[in-house]
Amino acid sequence: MTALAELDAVTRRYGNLVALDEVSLAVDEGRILGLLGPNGAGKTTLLSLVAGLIRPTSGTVRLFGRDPRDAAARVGLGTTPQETALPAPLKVGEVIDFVGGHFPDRVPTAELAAEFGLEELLRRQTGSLSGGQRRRLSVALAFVGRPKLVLLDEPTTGLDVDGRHVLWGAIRRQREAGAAIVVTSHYLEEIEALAERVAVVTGGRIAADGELATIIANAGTRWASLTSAAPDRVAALPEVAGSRIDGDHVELSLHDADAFVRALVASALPFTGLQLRSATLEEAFLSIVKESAA
Ligand SMILES: Nc1ncnc2c1ncn2[C@@H]1O[C@H](COP(=O)(O)OP(=O)(O)OP(=O)(O)O)[C@@H](O)[C@H]1O
Repeated sequence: MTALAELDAVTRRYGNLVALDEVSLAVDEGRILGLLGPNGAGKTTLLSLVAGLIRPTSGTVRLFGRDPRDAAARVGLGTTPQETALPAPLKVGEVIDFVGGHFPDRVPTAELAAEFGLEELLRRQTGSLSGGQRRRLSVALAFVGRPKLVLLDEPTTGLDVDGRHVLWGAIRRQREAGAAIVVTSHYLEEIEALAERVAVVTGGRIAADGELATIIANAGTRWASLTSAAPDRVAALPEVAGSRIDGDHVELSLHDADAFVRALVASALPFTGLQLRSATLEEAFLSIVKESAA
């Protein structure tokens, strides 16, 4: 697979502060990469390097095989403008036309507006838009030039549930049309819904990088809940890592779910309503962050 963007041993300092520390990462064609990390982990710094807004202190950044500070390299790149940079007196349709005018092959305004639920707003001045509407316009603008790679930094922060789902639908369709997307979000369910690959950044380093399913599976923990007349004895079975007992209801975290089920059946303890579930991305994320801090 060809890497659209590549960081090789990239360090970025702000004065004495090391925001990124020897980070290597490749962004592949036509996929959605979710970039996760606690506040201040270095996600925006990483995206700014790929977008050519800042230079690495050391290491190399490549965008479509070139230096991202070279304007020609950025033709195939879509980014969301800072919302404060939207010119307030211009109408939504005019802003889309203005930004689209910078690209050789652009999505027609009406088509882009329909895709991002902006049809009713085309004649409104951007200064009069609500925060959520402004956010939708910003994300739409990232796609106006039919980019091969799009960087979305917290695209749905502040959006209501409906607005979030409109954007998720649009982002997925853009990916199906061939765009690769890097998205950061503090909404773990957003990354779980959109991303195929996940990279976790903590303290300026990549703490985990892999397929979404693998990242979750590697978190290891699985969960069981059941009802039993002998809750304490169930909680003392092998493979139980932790338990919460409420009357006859038992919630368990497990090392090995299959071995636990075998032990439960072999124990002949009474139980009903056994349910097993995997870790969520949120649980996997918290355990990766905790481990990397340790
Ligand atoms: N222009 C700057 N000058 C000085 N320090 C900066 C600058 N930009 C970022 N930093 C610092 O670099 C570190 C990484 O910041 P960055 O914005 O990349 O993190 P982030 O993962 O995007 O965080 P968040 O989730 O809070 O948006 C932080 O400690 C931040 O304070």
